[in-house]
Amino acid sequence: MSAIQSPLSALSVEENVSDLIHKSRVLVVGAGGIGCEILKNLALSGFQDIEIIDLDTIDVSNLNRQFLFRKEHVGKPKAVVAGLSIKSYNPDLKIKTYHDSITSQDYGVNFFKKFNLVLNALDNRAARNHVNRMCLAADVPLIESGTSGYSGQVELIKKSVTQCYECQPKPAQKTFPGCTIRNTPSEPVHCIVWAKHLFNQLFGEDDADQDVSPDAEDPEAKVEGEHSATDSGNVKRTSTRQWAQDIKYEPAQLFNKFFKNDIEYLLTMENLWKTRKPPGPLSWEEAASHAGDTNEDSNDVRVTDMQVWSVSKCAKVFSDTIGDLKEALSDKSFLVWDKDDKSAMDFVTACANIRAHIFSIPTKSRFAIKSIAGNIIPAIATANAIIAGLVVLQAFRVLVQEYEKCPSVYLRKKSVHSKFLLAADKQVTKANPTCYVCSPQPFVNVFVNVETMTVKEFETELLKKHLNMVAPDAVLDGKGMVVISSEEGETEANDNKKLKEIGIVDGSILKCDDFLQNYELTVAINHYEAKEKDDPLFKVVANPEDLKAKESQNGQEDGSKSDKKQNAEESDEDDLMVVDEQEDPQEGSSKRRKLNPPDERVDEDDDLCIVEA
Ligand SMILES: Nc1ncnc2c1ncn2[C@@H]1O[C@H](COP(=O)(O)OP(=O)(O)OP(=O)(O)O)[C@@H](O)[C@H]1O
Ligand SMILES: [Zn+2]
Repeated sequence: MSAIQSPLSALSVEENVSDLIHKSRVLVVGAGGIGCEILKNLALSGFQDIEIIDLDTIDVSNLNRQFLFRKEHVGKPKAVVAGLSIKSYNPDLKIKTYHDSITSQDYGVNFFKKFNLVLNALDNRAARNHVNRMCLAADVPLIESGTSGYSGQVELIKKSVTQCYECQPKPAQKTFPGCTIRNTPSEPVHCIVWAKHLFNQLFGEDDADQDVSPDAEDPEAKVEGEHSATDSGNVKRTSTRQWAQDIKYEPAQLFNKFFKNDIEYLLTMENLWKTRKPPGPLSWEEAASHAGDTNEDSNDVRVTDMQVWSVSKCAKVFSDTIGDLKEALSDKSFLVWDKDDKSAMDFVTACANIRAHIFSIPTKSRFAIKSIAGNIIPAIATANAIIAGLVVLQAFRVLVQEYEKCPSVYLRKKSVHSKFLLAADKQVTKANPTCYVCSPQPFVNVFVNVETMTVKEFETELLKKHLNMVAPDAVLDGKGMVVISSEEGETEANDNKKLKEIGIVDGSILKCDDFLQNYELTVAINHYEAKEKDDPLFKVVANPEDLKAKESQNGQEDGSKSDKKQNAEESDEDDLMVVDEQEDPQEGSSKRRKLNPPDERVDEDDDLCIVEA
């Protein structure tokens, strides 16, 4: 077979690669936006043995970009339909599909070992972390990819050659201080977060961190020399749900509590309003007959979605959706908020806008609120296609074990003359020697309050949610005592005990492991007491050097970066180069050059790798 010329001219598929393509078995994890593109590329470039796993079914909103699916497939499993669609390109394709989560215990290390290559096309960190660990354990190369709007990235992960997905800590999701949400919102997003919390208080799973009532503990509200108003404040703090049930979710009463009484209580916290505009309490009667209404009773969802609802429309929607949600709750113990559930989304739109009106914050359309509430960054089909193309080009190199030729590649939005810019690291990034996942002896320092944290919290919040273990076991070093077991019921008696009560104290060492992930981690316990109200429940520090860096950083003036960080940023940029380029239709030439620093890039078109959108 003659060489296949790749879209990016640097790479051509030679005879031996094409042979390997035919023989290799590939696993694609996720059949969404990027997954569909990857699957099409695999099928068309000659791969013959493909397995696909996806836990989801096809939603109508997927059809605009997940082109392996059609209208008649809505509701069917993505993996199955994607498999059937690519088989139509090539009936000789051997396809196996799984409508399941890759984190299920059914897909252990032996499952992963069957593959020559794993390609991730996921949309969440937890699943990515898990596949990362499984591929390290099975020593199978993994190509990780993702897009966010116009940006994207492709990264090879190969044990002992490159860094792993968890080598560098990822930034935490943006959160807002509780006092801002409960007492002093100043932006629409604060009202939207509050409205989602209100949904959960009334209909969702109980979560003490999502209280919506005024927070009398707010340090800003305290008058000097006065003790906190803990008892008198926090109106109906503990039993919002119970109270709502007692009054049979009567809309006017609920409305008056959240939008009138609680706001009146906030006004008594005078310190808060010395430099801010005070909120204006709103009663049910006032809202229902609020002036300034327009004719909004359109049934066309395109109209109601883009309109900014008036106060009286919000009050009506509040009342209607409470009825619907109450009914939905009748045969369940709680509801889960979902942006695509009409009543849940309408409820949040109405409540967020009423609160915004009360605090003189601009109100927003349902469409705008949905994208903020659902953390939606629009998916760009072209970005997915570019990234999926790069994934398969990297796959060719991986098959011939040219790992060193697979540095990470980035897609960025270029604003002036072209839509996209491709750049790559100069070389593959080596593993972080203190990574708590891929280093030879994974180790982590954990800072927890051993007097207040329970064993169950340690297991759920720290080992599972933060350190991403699926079914952890933990043994107290030195004593050999099993404190957490993945065997059901074996250590249940420990669940509600504080760490200290079972001998986990400052200086203790826990040997934790996850059998499924074939992952062992030594955890050093440090006793830590949160000082500020918004301090985290615990801290995890993989590299003891990070602690030193923080200490010296504390000595610096506010806002200054540590030298270490600045150097890192500079050298990051230095490491960037243009991957390759196609002919610019205007320039008609093809060059390969090092990329200039970001600020200089904008006007230098001939330095860019342009991909037509
Ligand atoms: N643990 C998992 N196991 C298997 N598949 C997963 C897992 N987690 C996520 N996925 C799948 O990864 C895919 C990611 O695709 P994508 O980012 O396009 O998301 P989407 O859900 O299709 O679209 P959107 O979120 O924009 O509505 C989804 O199809 C999702 O079902
Ligand atoms: Zn690592």
